[in-house]
Amino acid sequence: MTTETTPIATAKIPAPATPYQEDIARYWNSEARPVNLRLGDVDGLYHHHYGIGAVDRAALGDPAHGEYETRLVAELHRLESAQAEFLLDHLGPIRPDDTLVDAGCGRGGSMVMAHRRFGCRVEGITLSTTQADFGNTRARDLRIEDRVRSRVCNMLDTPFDKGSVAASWNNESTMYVDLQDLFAEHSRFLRVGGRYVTITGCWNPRYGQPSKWVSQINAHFECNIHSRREYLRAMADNRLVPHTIVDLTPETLPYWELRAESSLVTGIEDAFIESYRDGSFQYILIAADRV
Ligand SMILES: C[S@@+](CC[C@H](N)C(=O)[O-])C[C@H]1O[C@@H](n2cnc3c(N)ncnc32)[C@H](O)[C@@H]1O
Ligand SMILES: CC(C)=CCC/C(C)=C/COP(=O)(O)OP(=O)(O)O
Ligand SMILES: [Mg+2]
Repeated sequence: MTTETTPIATAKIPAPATPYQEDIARYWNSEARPVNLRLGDVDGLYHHHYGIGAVDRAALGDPAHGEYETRLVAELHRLESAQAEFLLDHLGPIRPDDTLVDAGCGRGGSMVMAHRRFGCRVEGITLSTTQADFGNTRARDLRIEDRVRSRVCNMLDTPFDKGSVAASWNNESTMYVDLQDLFAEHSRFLRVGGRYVTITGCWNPRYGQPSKWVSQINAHFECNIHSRREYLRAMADNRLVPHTIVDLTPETLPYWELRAESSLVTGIEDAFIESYRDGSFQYILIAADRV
């Protein structure tokens, strides 16, 4: 039941700010990997992030069973949705009249989940017209288009008014931008006392420098993974004070080990598994207060 991406009349689409952003817009405009679409088809929540939590081997049953592959897809999707729920758990109290911002919103799965949980307005931004159209079509199908909206916009230069947003997040989208610029922008539109949350992969300063696995992940996705140290420094410089930091590395390994066994492999699984195991790469959540 993959949603048709009927273009919704968009007023004026701003040009990407740099040639790099043009490349990233092109990348996501043409992305249609089965590992993302087949998982999204399970319940209509389309994610571009990874999963956390233990694999339910009982739910998977016997690998020889004809339904095993379908169950495996559903299990990977369950773990990805659990990741988004965990992020939303850290936004703090949100009221129905609040506005949330999903910076780098992909196809909008997390936005729908946030609206369902809090009843609030959710504004998503992506460089990709295909993704924004997809998210808006899903919102219209769900009859929540007046509360959940995606648009094409640079997350470093958004239209949101100063102090107008109750909480914001980046779910696996910080590796495409300079962190000082990114946190300056979140800090501008967040209200004082608001909350910022990110789930991201970062290289571990304890390892020394980005490992060959981290370089492979960067090349695969055309991104630039930052170090854990860089996150904390850029937050401190931009009035974002960490409230909670969780190392999700042990929680995400089961997802990758299961995905590596599936027919939906994309070729990047070993780089994640090896770098999480050798300690050069970490999967973390940081929740910060805007002070
Ligand atoms: C890996 S996807 C994550 C999508 C979504 N957060 C999720 O969890 O499903 C990365 C997203 O970041 C967006 N992105 C990258 N650079 C951006 C920028 N400068 N401004 C806005 N969006 C950006 C891409 O368009 C894409 O939607
Ligand atoms: C943790 C890190 C470093 C993430 C990089 C950003 C990224 C591409 C996330 C997943 O997107 P996706 O769901 O489209 O990827 P895939 O097709 O591999 O599932
Ligand atoms: Mg994916």
